[in-house]
Amino acid sequence: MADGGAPADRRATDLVVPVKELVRAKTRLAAASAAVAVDPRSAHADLALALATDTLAAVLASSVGRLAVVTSEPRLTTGVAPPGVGTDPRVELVADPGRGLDAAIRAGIEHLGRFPVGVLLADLPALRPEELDDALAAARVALRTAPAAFVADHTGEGTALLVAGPGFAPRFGPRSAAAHAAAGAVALGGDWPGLRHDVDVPGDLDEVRALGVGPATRAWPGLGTLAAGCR
Ligand SMILES: Nc1nc2c(ncn2[C@@H]2O[C@H](COP(=O)(O)OP(=O)(O)OP(=O)(O)O)[C@@H](O)[C@H]2O)c(=O)[nH]1
Ligand SMILES: C=C(OP(=O)(O)O)C(=O)O
Repeated sequence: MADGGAPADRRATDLVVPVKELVRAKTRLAAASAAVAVDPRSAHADLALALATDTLAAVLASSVGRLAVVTSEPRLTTGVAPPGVGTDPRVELVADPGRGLDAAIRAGIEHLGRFPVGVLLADLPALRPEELDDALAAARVALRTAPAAFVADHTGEGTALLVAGPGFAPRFGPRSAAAHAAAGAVALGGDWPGLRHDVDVPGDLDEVRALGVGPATRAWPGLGTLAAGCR
């Protein structure tokens, strides 16, 4: 049963996933990368890629419709990684306009050109496909009476998933959960720990490790060794 007890709507929802250029992404995780690697810059890019890889793998294992990956990251656009992104027919790469997160998201939404559309951030390595399916179904129910629905992150401040109807402008960034709620989006209350646990600071690595991360993040050398203590 979807959130709120309403019957589940399992029609495929299209999704936008923005992925920032890896060397510039996830700067708040720099302490975790610096602590574990001979080459911290490369370790940092590997961590950002691992988080995105596991997020995208979970998305591709869900019943999502089309998937617009908005990025200018060469390790994604040249098809080197992650597995599936270069070959899955649902994936469409969209060039990042280079004007920040909301501009990247708008480019993805315009590219897909139909509503409702979901936006999922690419730092959810403990995401489970069934959580995403449940949340998307709950959002479809919520959109019968609201312009958008969202899943707040584990801190309550950010937004892990937004599902928007036509005309609803995404407002990602600091305190985006409150911004989305103030614009009329409904907060979904489902029990989706993997969906809600984004990785922003080193301590988040410990928390997602406890939940169970995907294989790319599990293979990252720093996980479980030096993540603790570098908050
Ligand atoms: N395509 C694209 N994705 C972005 C951009 N900014 C953030 N993202 C993605 O949005 C998600 C959440 O990013 P944040 O953690 O808020 O931002 P960040 O800049 O990567 O991290 P910090 O430097 O630690 O703030 C990640 O999956 C990023 O890859 C952007 O300008 N373009
Ligand atoms: C940009 C956001 O993510 P984060 O919490 O990763 O900064 C957001 O939640 O709007």
